[in-house]
Amino acid sequence: MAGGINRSRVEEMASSSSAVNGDGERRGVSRPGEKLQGEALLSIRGLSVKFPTEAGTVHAAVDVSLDIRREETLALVGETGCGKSVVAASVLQLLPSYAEVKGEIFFGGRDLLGLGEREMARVRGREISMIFQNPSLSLNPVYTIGHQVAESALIGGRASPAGARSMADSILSRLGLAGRGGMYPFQLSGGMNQRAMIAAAGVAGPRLIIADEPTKGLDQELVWEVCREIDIIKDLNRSSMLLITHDLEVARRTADRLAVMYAGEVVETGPVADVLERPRHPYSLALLKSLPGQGFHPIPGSSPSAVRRPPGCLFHPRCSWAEPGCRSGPPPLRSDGRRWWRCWERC
Ligand SMILES: Nc1ncnc2c1ncn2[C@@H]1O[C@H](COP(=O)(O)OP(=O)(O)OP(=O)(O)O)[C@@H](O)[C@H]1O
Ligand code: NI
Repeated sequence: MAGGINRSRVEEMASSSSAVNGDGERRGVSRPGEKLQGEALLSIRGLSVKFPTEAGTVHAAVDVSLDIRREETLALVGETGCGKSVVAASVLQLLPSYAEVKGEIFFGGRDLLGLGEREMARVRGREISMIFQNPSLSLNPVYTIGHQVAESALIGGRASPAGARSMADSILSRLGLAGRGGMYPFQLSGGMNQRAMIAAAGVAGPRLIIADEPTKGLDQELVWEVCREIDIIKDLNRSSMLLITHDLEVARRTADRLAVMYAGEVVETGPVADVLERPRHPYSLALLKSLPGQGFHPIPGSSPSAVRRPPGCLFHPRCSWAEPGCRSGPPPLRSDGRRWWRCWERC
């Protein structure tokens, strides 16, 4: 078994008997100009994902580099199709077999892209868990929620069946579902099922939680409820989180740092308040201005095709600061010490 799993507080609460493991993380290699404060739990370096299709090669992720430190939440934002889910699927090796993947994804010192399916199966659920958008797709209608959360604890591999049941009870009550473990999904409200799914993602003490659009399509009230619930399991386990969202307000309230993707590339990354208050990249600024609360100025034009990409800066056809030089080649990486962005001109 790979080392480095921290004993979770959920497990402590349920007084299971497993041993505390050591901690074998390596310091992430920082991007030029990017200062890493604290160690990275996850370091993605130069990730590129291509899909050969009949229409041509889809460039879904292009030279993506990101770090997530311990206990940190990184929000990944950007328009539909920009590559957010492909990055998440790369971390868990859930891409289809025909995907062409290059780069490195260091997690606790190991390059996940070098792991075989058996090793990866041990990472999924146990060290990295995933929260999806729709509980009805993640929960099985024929089992009680208590059973399903306990199953997730067993997949975690650090509990006996009795221990798993008590871990499930404890996390369900922490999420306001005390005494409901014996109920089936159809007996519970949508919000309660969402909580059961979040409990299942948190019960095995993951070091990293990946949440892909967990609040998409929910009423505003439920959005904040889900954010609070995710925070509860994150705090219980002292996990890090990769949060994929369209909702910049969810990112502002939940994340420590923000990465903005455009057409497969990360164009800006930095502390969430800095990026949202003083965006450096013209696309980050345009994205903010397109929000209803910020004047609702839609970004002119549309994202480039993932197959036929424009020369130079990918955003130049839609950028109000674009100059002829922006077509000349990929923009340089700029940094002010706290964050970095890719742009020819604007600072
Ligand atoms: N299996 C696949 N085969 C071919 N192309 C794919 C495949 N999966 C994703 N893509 C393409 O890769 C690009 C990135 O897709 P991805 O799902 O990561 O976007 P996203 O940012 O998560 O979008 P959304 O916000 O709509 O979920 C898109 O152009 C998409 O069409
Ligand atoms: Ni997606």
